[in-house]
Amino acid sequence: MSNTIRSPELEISSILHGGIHHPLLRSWQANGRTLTKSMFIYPIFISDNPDAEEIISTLPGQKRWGINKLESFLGPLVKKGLKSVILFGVPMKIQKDAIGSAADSPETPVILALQLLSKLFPQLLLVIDVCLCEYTSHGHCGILSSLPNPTHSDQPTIDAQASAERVAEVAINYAKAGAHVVAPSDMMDGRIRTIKLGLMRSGLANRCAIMSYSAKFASGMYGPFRDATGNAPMFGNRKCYQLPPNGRGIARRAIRRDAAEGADILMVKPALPYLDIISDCAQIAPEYPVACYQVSGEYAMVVAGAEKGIYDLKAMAFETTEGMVRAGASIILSYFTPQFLDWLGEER
Ligand SMILES: NCc1[nH]cc(CCC(=O)O)c1CC(=O)O
Ligand SMILES: [Zn+2]
Ligand SMILES: [Zn+2]
Repeated sequence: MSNTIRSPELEISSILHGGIHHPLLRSWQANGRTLTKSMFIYPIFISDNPDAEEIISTLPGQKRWGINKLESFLGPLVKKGLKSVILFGVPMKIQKDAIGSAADSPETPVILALQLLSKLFPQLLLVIDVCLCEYTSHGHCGILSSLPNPTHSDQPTIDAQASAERVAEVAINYAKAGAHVVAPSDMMDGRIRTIKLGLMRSGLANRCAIMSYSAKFASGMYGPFRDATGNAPMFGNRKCYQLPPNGRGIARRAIRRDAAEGADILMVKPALPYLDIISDCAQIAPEYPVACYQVSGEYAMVVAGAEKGIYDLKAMAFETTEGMVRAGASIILSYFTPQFLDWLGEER
């Protein structure tokens, strides 16, 4: 018996180890779908207390920032390669009302932040979340109809047209204040088209993109965000306008619809439990950049497990995020962005 052929029973196609024995060989297995700093958008909470730097207990490591703190907070991150932020308003002092008037009042913190950040960091891509829930007295993402909900008396009925029009008005005011990208998370029917037409009529369509939260599910993973922003609904829930977690088909319809209505970028949210939807999105709309949002609860879950010693934080942050990229995302909204700016600058 010859020693040169040690495993004649193995087929040539059985051999995988040869392709992964060196770090560079392993990195090539990504087929170019590899994480880079420019994929990340960092979510930032903007307080209406200008000097705020407040810890958010359920969102470890993240804070509510006053606009006076933004330069010293973001400056070092921009130096490390931060390319984009998404802003969320956290109004503590303002008057909330039925239509969320404070969302785009001239002194609302996100408008001040957009104006300031455009001056401080002209290269930074400014994305802004567009929704009413932080500013409405009822805490819902749209405008409510006076009609009772036909199936659940404890649930709201949405006035779809009034909602889309109000959301578009807010989006256009954010674009005027310097947003490069408006990202409607309200999930009202028809809002992408209404926003796009509004941008066109205002002469803003060629300098403001729409990143649609196209497939946003009614998830249990928004809890820390709701603590951070105080946007929990006063009654009922968001199941009449956010997608049901079992709904792969309606998610595909939502993606197609938002593309047809004028979205420039399509988003799936949350990310980790919805990798199939990310993959669907990349296949349904291959002409569009696909974004996904690793939401507050996913982030808190990864951090909590690491704190319990279940796994290594960095390894798990990479593994979860690489899953999203593998599924088809090329843009990641992540609370891990500051760490990735360090990690992706290191030798791995
Ligand atoms: N329109 C509100 C909004 N915009 C972004 C998030 C979630 C982000 C996160 O959990 O990190 C939510 C939560 C919600 O629907 O209550
Ligand atoms: Zn909302
Ligand atoms: Zn309902």
